[in-house]
Amino acid sequence: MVKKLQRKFALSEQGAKDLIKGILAGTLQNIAFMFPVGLLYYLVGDLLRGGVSGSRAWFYGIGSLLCLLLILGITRLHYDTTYLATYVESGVRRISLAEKLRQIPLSFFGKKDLADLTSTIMADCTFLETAFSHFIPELFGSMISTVLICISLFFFDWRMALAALWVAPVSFAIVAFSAKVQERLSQKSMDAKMACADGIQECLETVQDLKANNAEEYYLSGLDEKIKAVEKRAVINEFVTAAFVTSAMLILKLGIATVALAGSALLINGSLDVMTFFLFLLVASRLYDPLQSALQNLAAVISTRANIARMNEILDHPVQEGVNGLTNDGYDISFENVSFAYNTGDTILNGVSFTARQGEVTALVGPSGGGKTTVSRLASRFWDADKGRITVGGMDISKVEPETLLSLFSIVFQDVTLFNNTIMENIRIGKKDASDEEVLAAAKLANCDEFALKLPNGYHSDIGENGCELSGGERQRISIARAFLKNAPIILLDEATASLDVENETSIQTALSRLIKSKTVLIIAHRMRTVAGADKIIVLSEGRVAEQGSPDALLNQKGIFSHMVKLQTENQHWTLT
Ligand SMILES: Nc1ncnc2c1ncn2[C@@H]1O[C@H](COP(=O)(O)OP(=O)(O)OP(=O)(O)O)[C@@H](O)[C@H]1O
Repeated sequence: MVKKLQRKFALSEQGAKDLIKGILAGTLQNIAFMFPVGLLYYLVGDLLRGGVSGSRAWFYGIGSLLCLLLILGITRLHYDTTYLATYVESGVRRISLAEKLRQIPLSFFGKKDLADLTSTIMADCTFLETAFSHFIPELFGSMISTVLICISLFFFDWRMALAALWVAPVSFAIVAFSAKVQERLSQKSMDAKMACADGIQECLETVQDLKANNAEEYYLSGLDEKIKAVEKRAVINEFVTAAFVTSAMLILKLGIATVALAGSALLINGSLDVMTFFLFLLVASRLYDPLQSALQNLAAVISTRANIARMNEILDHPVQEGVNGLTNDGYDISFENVSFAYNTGDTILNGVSFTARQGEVTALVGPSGGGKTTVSRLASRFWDADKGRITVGGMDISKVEPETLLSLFSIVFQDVTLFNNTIMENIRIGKKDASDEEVLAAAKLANCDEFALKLPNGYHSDIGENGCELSGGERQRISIARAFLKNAPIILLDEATASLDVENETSIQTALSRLIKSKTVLIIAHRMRTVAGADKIIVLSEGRVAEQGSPDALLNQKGIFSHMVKLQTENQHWTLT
């Protein structure tokens, strides 16, 4: 039962147990509200028989007090088991999602867009928070209490119980039927919302290019369509929900009418006493209220399925597993007949084999799209190879837990990601427990002093969202400083010095040469000047190793590498006429 609920509602084990408690507390609360009705029934009976004696007055007084205490106690229990437990569960859900996302391979993020994931973590969690604190326990609690109360009514008079009860299965049938329709509608509504959120995010991210290409108006009209589609879906959803809920509620209300009609008829022909009739009228006036308010939130309850399905997709995704211990002997990186395709299915690497030795600089060069960045992603296990084997010091990296493996790597990416924080803290990402002195030393080696010291607060200056207040070269120098700070035995440099001017590049190359001593270095570069000092060149073309060897040997081969060198040397003499 707990396991089923966990799966059905994307809950933790404790969350599923708390949901059961919440439903039971809701049921008890609805039943507790029936006790005053019982007291009233006996009180009216006494009054009809001639009045309330002293001892009966005590009975009603103490009975009322007990009812009050019972209702207060159960309401408190209901509060704790639904509201408090739900918010605790919500925290657990968000943390487990974040934890899972940390372990999921990057291939998953290629399939999903960012707006979708953000919406799952933020909006879906918030929505489920409200659903589990308000709607779901209330709906199930109302259903169970209504059925229990109805069953007990049979002991008083089965005919009257039937008159009160018939509405319940009919309303539930409408609810069950509407669930299927509404599920489809809420999925469509969710798709429209995702497309719209995606469009807005894309618009904000590309506003500079849209302006530069005078494409704002064209783009915004497309976005307009997406916003209108969300509006249209919302209206259809509301309309269909209202149709079902109003029908179910109308039928529930009919219960009071049939109790009154059947009771009057039975009273007239003498087969029902006034007190039983009175009891049924009292109960009918109270019986349907909880169910009615729960039905009003029916759409929300039903649409939780779509949110839960999205959440389960993340929670069920296989993670990259591996051992935590490292068994490598040295830090040579070897690709052995490696093939790989991204989610799109096109073969990107095809039987790639080479070794990047420790203490050497291995440069990956080749035409754009040849697979250089992909090789570096596979070497650091951001993705897993489809075929073949990649080893570090003889250790198969597919058997090593990704975070443990990454402790061996310092990586400088082509696209630097910076955080909305100070320069100091952005560099400290390389080694979280580094002292200020260590950070400053790494920054100096990466030539960060040159721009950081000019800022009003030096290294303690904030750099804005993703370092928007810095130039491309400055951003890259921060990234290089991180690598200096981490000082790992394997260095991956993906176009590391591409955004630097010649003067800066030369000084960073000097610093890098200090960093990379006796390490395994894999450099991806387009500029032949950057790879001139490499020990070994791997030329990747169309996903295959086209050439490999020392720069001099490849120059003599007169193949792709020598052609690239020739082209770039010629380019240096270009002039604009
Ligand atoms: N995340 C991804 N999903 C699908 N295809 C991708 C992804 N990343 C890269 N590709 C494709 O893989 C191929 C190789 O890309 P890769 O970035 O490895 O080449 P590269 O040699 O580094 O190119 P460049 O020199 O232009 O940076 C390209 O065709 C690219 O479109």
